[in-house]
Amino acid sequence: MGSSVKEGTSSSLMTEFLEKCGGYAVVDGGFATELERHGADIKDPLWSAKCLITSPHLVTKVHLDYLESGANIIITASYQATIQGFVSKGLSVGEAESLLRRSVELSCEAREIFYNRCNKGSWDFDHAGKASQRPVLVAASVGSYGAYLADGSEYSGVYGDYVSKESLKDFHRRRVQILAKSGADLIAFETIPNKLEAEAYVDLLEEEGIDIPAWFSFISKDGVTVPSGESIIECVEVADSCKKVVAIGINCTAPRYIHDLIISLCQVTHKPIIVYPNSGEVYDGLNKKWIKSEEESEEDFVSYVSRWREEGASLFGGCCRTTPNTIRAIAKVLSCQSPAPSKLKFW
Ligand SMILES: C[S+](C)CC[C@H](N)C(=O)O
Ligand SMILES: N[C@@H](CCS)C(=O)O
Ligand SMILES: [Zn+2]
Repeated sequence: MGSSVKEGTSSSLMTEFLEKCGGYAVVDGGFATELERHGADIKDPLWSAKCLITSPHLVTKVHLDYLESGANIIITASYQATIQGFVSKGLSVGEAESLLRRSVELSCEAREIFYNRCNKGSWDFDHAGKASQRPVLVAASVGSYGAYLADGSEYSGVYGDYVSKESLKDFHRRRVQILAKSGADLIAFETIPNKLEAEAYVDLLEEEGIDIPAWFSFISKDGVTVPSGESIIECVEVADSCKKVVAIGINCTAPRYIHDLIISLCQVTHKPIIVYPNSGEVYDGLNKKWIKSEEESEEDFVSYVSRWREEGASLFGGCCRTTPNTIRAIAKVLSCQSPAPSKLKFW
């Protein structure tokens, strides 16, 4: 897609993209945990962003694996890549900014490699059976301030009284400016754990004149609220108020909560809904370990996908501990479901 997508307005980017994809799109899966599955040691304050320094080839490989599995959107390795985090590792501000740009370049290069492979024979087929190049967007990840804290604060959403909307804006400003000019198609504000951070992102998009669109994706531990305890509905209202936001959704949340969350989201937004849950395992932020869930398996996750689509979601992927196999299975379930169910909306 690349530059052709950017010619439209923010709101048409997602509409046109979903139309080209056949009404729904497949997002990639867990990125950091996939790097880890391939042997990367990310038990570090930079988490997955450490690989931008130590193993960029692995970053490209994971992007390619997801593209080969059917992804229409790949999310960059910048989730925990912050200027503040790189500087505390001894890098200069200039080096930190280059690494942010590099995260987007690596995704764009993977897309290029994938397209070249497609041109050598492996074409996708659209719903009319016509050979076509699969639309692929690069989404520049922005993890929350809680991600930078590197202790699993995404799952508490509590930053303390000393963190204000203005300090959050100051924390994120330069990274958002850089990612917006990096060649990414859109910005993915991911794993948002409270309303204040959503408000800070909306202000930044407006005040900084960010000229690529964004999605806002919240986290929930109970299907009703974000980790701070605020209702998901209040948070989605904040995202919905911003014209630059072209999709709203939920990520890094147990699959069993997604159905009810989609119903809540539909009450407050007509924007496309994106869901990319985690495997249902629980994160131990202090030891940076995942604790197995008795309650959910990969089969359960994939069996939910049709219901999520019927309820009105139109972008589907996975977050932590999901793999290319999960994404391949999601793509397969969705491709068996055409045409789109009547509840699916285009905006
Ligand atoms: C969504 S959590 C699994 C991300 C990792 C966390 N910020 C950490 O550094 O431990
Ligand atoms: N895009 C990030 C989200 C972490 S919650 C990743 O998959 O690593
Ligand atoms: Zn996650």
